[in-house]
Amino acid sequence: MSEARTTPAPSAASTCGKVPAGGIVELSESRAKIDAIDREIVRLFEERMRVSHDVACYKRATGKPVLDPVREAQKIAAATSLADDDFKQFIPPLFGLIMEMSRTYQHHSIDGPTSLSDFVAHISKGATLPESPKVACQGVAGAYSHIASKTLFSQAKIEFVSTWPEVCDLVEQEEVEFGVLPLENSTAGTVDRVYDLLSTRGLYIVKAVTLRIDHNLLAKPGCLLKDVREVFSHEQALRQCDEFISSLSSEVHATVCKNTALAAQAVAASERFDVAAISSKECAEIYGLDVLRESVQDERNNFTRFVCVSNRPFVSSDADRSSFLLVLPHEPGSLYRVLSRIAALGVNMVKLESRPIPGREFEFMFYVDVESVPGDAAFDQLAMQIPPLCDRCCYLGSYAEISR
Ligand SMILES: C=C(O[C@@H]1C=C(C(=O)O)C=C[C@H]1O)C(=O)O
Repeated sequence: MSEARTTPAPSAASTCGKVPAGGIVELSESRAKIDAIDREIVRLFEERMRVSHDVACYKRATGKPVLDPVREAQKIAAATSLADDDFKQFIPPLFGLIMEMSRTYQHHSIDGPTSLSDFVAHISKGATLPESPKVACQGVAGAYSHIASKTLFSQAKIEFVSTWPEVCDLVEQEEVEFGVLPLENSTAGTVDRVYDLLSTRGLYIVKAVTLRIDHNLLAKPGCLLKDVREVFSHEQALRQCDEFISSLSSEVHATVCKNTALAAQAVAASERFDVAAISSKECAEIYGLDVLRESVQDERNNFTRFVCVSNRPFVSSDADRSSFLLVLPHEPGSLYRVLSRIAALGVNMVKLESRPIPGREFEFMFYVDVESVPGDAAFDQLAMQIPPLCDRCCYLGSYAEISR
């Protein structure tokens, strides 16, 4: 090491790590060494992957499975024992990743593209959604799902049904082109039942809209706030207005209705003058009610995200987000492996939520949204790389998100 390329070592008092005996090495010099080492790593990695391909051919010919956990455990132990004590801890994750990539490569050679990558390759892209489709939504006129449907399609022909499964039935039977369902609320969280419906019915999200939910207390003209003794609404809306309801008289009773619009309808139809509904302003107009108090939800910023679903994937030209439901093997590192692939492809993840798998103790499924869509090179890689890492990989569609 020449004098010219080294900087004198700072005094012991100002250093925090071990300084090389010859003084601090110039950054450019270290980086040149790292570059040379990395070239070797890439060459050896490629060589290893080619041998792995030979193993895949052998396995295909003999019907052996790709994964050999005993061999992998032996490899990790052997490689760890080769390393200096300082570096032993890094060997298992490093070789875990190398062998996992080796398996992914073997799967490509044996199985060809995953069914997901094959599937997304055939989705038609660049399409625009029709302007006046038939749309199914749960509730009655004025319900938030209705407002969401009108926001998504200005001239939609709306078909009202009473439950979310009925929305899906109509979409499946092609009675309507689209269905509108609530997927998550900023205070109450994700609506698991809707995710279940999407994945079991084979429906795809084709567009999404986030609405600010402003709850209002509605009553018949002439009714005063101090007279209210019973408040009708959907259970989630009642929960979101809990503090407000408690601030009314202690005699006020909350009554659960199927949805907020039905609550307004019930108040309008009632003979009583001591009942009120928590509902949208649209409902005040539709059912001839007065707004006794505006914005009565406890949380000022209350948003619900609605999705528009179809029985076939439909990737519009402005689509920028894709959703998945993943069930991963119940073993260390399974989520990490998925996340590391997403990160390595430079894809931004915009949602990651876990939820227990019903009937399987402490096992979880994951809702994952990414900012990538079919046709992006990174998405096509994800479609190839993610399914082999999962027990179940359910693609829920790619779409544009609008907000109002
Ligand atoms: C390459 C093989 O296939 C898989 C990958 C391994 C690796 O990359 O070292 C080890 C075991 C298998 O899970 C093999 O069976 O040797």
